[in-house]
Amino acid sequence: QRTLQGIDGPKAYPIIGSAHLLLGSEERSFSVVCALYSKYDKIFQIRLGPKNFLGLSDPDLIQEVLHSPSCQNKAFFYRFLEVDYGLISSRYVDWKVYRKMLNPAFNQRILISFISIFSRAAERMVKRMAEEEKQGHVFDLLHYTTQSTMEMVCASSLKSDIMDDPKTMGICSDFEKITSIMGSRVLNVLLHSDLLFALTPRYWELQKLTQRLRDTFSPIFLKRRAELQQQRAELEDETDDYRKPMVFLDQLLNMQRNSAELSIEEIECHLYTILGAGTETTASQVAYILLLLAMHPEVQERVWEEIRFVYDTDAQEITYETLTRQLYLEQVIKESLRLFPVAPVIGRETTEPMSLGGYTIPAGVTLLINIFHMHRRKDLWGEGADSFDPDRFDPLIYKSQKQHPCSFFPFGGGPRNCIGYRYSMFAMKTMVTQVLRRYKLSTPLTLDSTQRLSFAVTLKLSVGHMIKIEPRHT
Ligand code: HEM
Repeated sequence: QRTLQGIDGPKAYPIIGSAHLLLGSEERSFSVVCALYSKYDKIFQIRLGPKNFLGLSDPDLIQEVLHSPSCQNKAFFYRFLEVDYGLISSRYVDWKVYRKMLNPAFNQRILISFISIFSRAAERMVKRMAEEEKQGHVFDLLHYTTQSTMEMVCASSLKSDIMDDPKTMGICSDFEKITSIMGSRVLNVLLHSDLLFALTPRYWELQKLTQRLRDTFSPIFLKRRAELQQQRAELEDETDDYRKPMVFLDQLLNMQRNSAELSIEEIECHLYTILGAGTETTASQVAYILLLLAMHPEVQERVWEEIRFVYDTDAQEITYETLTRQLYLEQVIKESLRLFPVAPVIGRETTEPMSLGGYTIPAGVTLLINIFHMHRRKDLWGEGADSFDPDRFDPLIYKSQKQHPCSFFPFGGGPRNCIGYRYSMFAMKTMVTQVLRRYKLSTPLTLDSTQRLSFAVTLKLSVGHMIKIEPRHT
């Protein structure tokens, strides 16, 4: 067995290691990181300040890491998200308890009950876009998809009629700023130190925003807890209507651990995690999907034909049954997730020494997995890896090619995969369907012009998701 010292990597200098490579814009840092994954076969080592990182670019090694009990703790930078007890960043021992408790909150029946919320929020988004249609100019979609997924996730997490409360919805947009500040710490080695970060204006901005969020949401939690307690005291049976959304807050308030209710702090942590993990990811992914459709009119036409086939009229309600019949749209979404996985880099930390690819890796090493890089590798996806071809995901073709599980894993893998995977698939299908029912999309951008990407927790497109819409006449 070889040791860590034997693993190749870029030259490291005293104190800074290779941190100089990541100086400059976030865009530049992301392209440097991706170039390292292309340069080194299977595994490489990089030291940034005092921290040692291992980059993995081999599908078998990644598969091993995602499933090994020796590395189920998250990398140190997840702590920047400041939700220590939420699923995303909690320690493996705590996570096991939380995930078991929360899995039922994402079961099929509950997700189906959310479809009416998704549909309503998407319809509101389409109406807001009408202004852009009138102007007839090119605009950035992300602004619209972000507000819409905020509405969806807030309505399915807190209370289903929250969209009618402009004050609460206003505060939801603070979330965008919060995640952007947290994300900016990841690639900036200097800001890894809590002490240095606390000296920056961003830290104070973050404190202000999180306090405002708490001040708005805490009364909702407390009020709802009192209501549920009262209902239980009155032994009032909830109507068992499967169409009634069962919001996450109610489920968390009803959960028991060792026969005790969860504390308000724990509930807050779980809800903020769901809000944080669910909004920006889904919003950016839908923006990428719609942009790709705008770039590829023939694919857009096929999605539109499928909509016409599945829905008898323009006004027909979107339901679980209609969404599951939109199979080509599902291929389009998967291909968009392949080219632009919005959670492009994930990290784990070894909790005990482990053997990996013929090396002995000590405890406490950060392992970096670059999903974006794996999704674009030519040896896994062929010479056309960078092109948009939803037919790759035609179930017959995909199955026959026997793709490695780690050649396509936009929702992560192993036990700590994305709990919101099916939630987001329903939400994304609903949003794309509502937009295409009403508008035809075009864009001045081409796939070549989308190479300038960066990473601040989610994958950012420097040129923006610029599209133009015109009404679709049926
Ligand atoms: C396109 C949309 C989405 C993508 C691409 C995505 C991607 C991911 C990925 C890659 C992970 C694994 C992170 C890691 O290994 O460190 C993850 C975890 C997670 N995601 Fe998502 N996600 C999406 C939407 C959502 C939604 C809508 C929700 C909630 C409503 C959600 C909640 C979570 C949570 C709670 C975790 C942590 C799971 C755990 O550790 O048990 N995600 N997501």
